[in-house]
Amino acid sequence: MELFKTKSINEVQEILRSLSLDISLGYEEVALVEGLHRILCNSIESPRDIPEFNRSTVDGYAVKAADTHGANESIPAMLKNMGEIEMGTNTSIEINTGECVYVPTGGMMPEGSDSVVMIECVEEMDNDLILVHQSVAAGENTLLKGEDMKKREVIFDKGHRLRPQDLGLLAGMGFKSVHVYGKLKVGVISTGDELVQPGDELSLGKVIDMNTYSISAAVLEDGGEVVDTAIVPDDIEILKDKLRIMMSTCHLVLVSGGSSMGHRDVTKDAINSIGDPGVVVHGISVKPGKPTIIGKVGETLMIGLPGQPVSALVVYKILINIIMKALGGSGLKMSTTKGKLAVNIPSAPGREHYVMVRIDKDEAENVVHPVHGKSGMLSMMSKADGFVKIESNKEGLNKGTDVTIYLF
Ligand SMILES: Nc1nc2c(c(=O)[nH]1)N[C@H]1C(S)=C(S)[C@@H](COP(=O)(O)OP(=O)(O)OC[C@H]3O[C@@H](n4cnc5c(N)ncnc54)[C@H](O)[C@@H]3O)O[C@H]1N2
Ligand code: MOO
Repeated sequence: MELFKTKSINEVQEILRSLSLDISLGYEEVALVEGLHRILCNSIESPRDIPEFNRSTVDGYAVKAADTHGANESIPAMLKNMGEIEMGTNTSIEINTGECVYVPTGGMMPEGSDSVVMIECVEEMDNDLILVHQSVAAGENTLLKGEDMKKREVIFDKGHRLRPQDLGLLAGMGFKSVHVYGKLKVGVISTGDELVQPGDELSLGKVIDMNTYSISAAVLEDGGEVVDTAIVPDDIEILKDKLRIMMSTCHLVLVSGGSSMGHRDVTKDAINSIGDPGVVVHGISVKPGKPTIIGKVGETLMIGLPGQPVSALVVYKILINIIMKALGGSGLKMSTTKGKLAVNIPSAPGREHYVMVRIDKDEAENVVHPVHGKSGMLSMMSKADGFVKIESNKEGLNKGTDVTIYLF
């Protein structure tokens, strides 16, 4: 009897790292917005101070803070108005003790000033005099030269995955393009005699393909490119042909279904028969997802995801992070949040267990409820906000435990 020789996640990490050594994503230069979700292939330092000049963060009067000390509603400080700073222009105005200058939000602070009093805290008199009704501290209501970014400061390390805020910051530094790794090119195959496409005639016994859609969308979300998709019957020859075709254009082929031990589960044999090294792992110690296959043919990684739609997507999320790290990125960290378990969650030791959860917001904290269901019920993931990991040596988690929720 053939049994899965399951590998732990740590072992899988090592194996994927060594399998990925000779896989190169290449490099390319892309326009800034095209850089969204892409991975930097070099570190980036700021070519300039940001901001490049001291700026006001409010509409008001630039002053010397010391001139306002002790000022209040009943005893205002009296300052001489020396004029107005125009937005977007360099100013030559300089203030001395007892003087102030009007400055708009974002405008350049005049030489000699160190803070700004908000317009609503002053009274503008007719004769160029300003009564200041509130004291300010040095630096108050200002953004000083280099306070956001210092010239030559390393802002992003090689391997960083670019987010909208990063692209805005790069634009602010004057960059029009970025150098990134090439996209991970992925082929997505769903196997099963029972599968039909959405919209096709559905006779009893047939099932509509979900995995092509959930997995392809996840690849796009992670910044990869879905080069090809296919539904393939449980036929080893047809699957081998499709794998060979995808090998020529893809760094990674994800095959869902046919990963188990059934008579028509042919993914492992198909991968093994088209080239070396073939399948290296069959079975990982996770729940759901035990029958996962990891292999490689030529320079293409081949992953056999379990067919159950929840298992396929959970295993994808776990493995893609490891694969991206192995290929030079910093990994695709899932967003997390903290919460307290509302009930006990049992678990069988021996496998890392991913439990779908929903978060209820209490006044004080996140209250975390498991979403019950089976790995063939994808609605379980749609109803969930994320999953909680239970380590393989634990028999479960007790009600009240503080947990990390991996959001999706
Ligand atoms: N004797 C054993 N049987 C099974 C074991 C085992 O250890 N011993 N493991 C079970 C576990 S756990 C899983 S997970 C599944 C994995 O099965 P396969 O990867 O071989 O997948 P299939 O048998 O092809 O399909 C399973 C299930 O999922 C549905 N499916 C498949 N592809 C899709 C798709 N693209 N869209 C929607 N639904 C899909 C399929 O119709 C089946 O219902 O094996 C257990 N069995
Ligand atoms: O492990 Mo299967 O992937 O539970 O349903």
